[in-house]
Amino acid sequence: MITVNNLHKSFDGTEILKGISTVFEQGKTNLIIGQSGSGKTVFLKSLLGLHTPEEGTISFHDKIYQNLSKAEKRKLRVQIGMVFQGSALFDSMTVEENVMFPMQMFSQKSLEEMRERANLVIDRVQLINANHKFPSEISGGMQKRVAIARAIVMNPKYLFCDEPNSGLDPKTAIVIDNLIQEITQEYNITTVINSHDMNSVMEIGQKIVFLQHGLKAWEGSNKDIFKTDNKAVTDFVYSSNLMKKVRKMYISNEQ
Ligand SMILES: Nc1ncnc2c1ncn2[C@@H]1O[C@H](COP(=O)(O)OP(=O)(O)OP(=O)(O)O)[C@@H](O)[C@H]1O
Repeated sequence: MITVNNLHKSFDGTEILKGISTVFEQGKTNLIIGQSGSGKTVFLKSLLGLHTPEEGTISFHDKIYQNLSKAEKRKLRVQIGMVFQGSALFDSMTVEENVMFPMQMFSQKSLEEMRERANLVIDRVQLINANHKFPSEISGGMQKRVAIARAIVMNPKYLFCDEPNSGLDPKTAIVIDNLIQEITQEYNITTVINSHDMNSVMEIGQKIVFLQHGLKAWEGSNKDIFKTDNKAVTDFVYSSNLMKKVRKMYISNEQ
């Protein structure tokens, strides 16, 4: 679980995050959504410790990040997996080498143990016959699977995903979403996903935090989002005619 309390972050005197409080629950896919410029990336980077907030706290299982020693922060860092936008694989490394990389950096395992663990997670994300291929030799969807395998290879407690669907076709995007949700539940991870994708919101948004102008304007689940009359949310999520129809159908089915 990650608890955020009254988070403020400014750049050059301009306040970007204006006092955000929320809880990201363990074993759930937590989504951060909002219009471009609403502060999603700054928020995610603050959770990752890449930005230092001026005010407020971020707690990982009740331990306030700002109060941790350097050694404790390093330990926590190893418990965090990250899936970057565009996968961010090492082009000169094979799939297996990419997945082994975090263990080479942060573990004392032997080469054999690392290879065994890498292959376990490669199998888990259903990457077939790809171990010795380079990122340029596999599809975008497979690259995402490699990125997910690399993010979970250290058995993280927390998983952060920045736009995990960007650049994928709608069908592959859903497969990747479902994979992230399955892994989150299976390993009881606290997963936080920065997303633009309305399909993801509807499919895997077990907890959704909607940001607007650096404030939390709404939070709830993918079921609640159909019913809310919060204008900021409905303007954003139901901006297209298709989404308006989906909402209407959902509400009429519920009645
Ligand atoms: N390092 C920085 N220095 C100064 N301003 C920044 C910095 N990072 C972000 N900002 C500003 O913070 C605001 C929010 O940016 P952020 O990238 O968090 O938006 P976002 O919601 O992730 O948008 P998008 O969906 O387009 O990625 C923007 O006005 C941006 O210019």
